[in-house]
Amino acid sequence: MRTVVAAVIERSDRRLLIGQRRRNDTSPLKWEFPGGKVESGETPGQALSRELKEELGAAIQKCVPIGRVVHQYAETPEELEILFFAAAIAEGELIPRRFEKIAWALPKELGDYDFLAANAGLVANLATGKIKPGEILEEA
Ligand SMILES: Nc1nc2c([nH]c(=O)n2[C@@H]2O[C@H](COP(=O)(O)OP(=O)(O)OP(=O)(O)O)[C@@H](O)[C@H]2O)c(=O)[nH]1
Repeated sequence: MRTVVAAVIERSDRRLLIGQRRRNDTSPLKWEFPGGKVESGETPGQALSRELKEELGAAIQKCVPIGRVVHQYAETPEELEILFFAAAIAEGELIPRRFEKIAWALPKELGDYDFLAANAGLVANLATGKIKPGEILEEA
């Protein structure tokens, strides 16, 4: 099973950072949270920091686990374990290097985006306010 890490980043206006996969990626044009596969020798936290730097030029300051999903996509042989984190990043411009585009969406707007299938449960919990990443980070 391959482990993937992904970050839910909340801005001061409560909007969440989401990214759209490129048209030539697997699951083209689907929306996801920034992140990627954990490489050998890395902890999940290290992988999250590396991915956020690579994908957006963002520096993670803090992260707290908020969910875990095991999912198998029909088009890939590997089963995925996806670890979701609430994350805070240092202020600064984000440079989307690996996404078709990025967006800052209000939790209640998340249903308007075509997310990867494995994200359905988390997206529902964010949209209904059951999981509040900003509060979780503050309390941690
Ligand atoms: N970054 C990210 N990946 C996710 C999320 N949800 C989810 O199912 N995934 C899956 O986790 C994997 C992340 O891989 P990746 O981003 O490092 O690499 P990739 O697209 O090159 O991988 P792939 O081409 O093998 O699918 C993808 O298969 C993606 O579909 C999510 O919210 N964020």
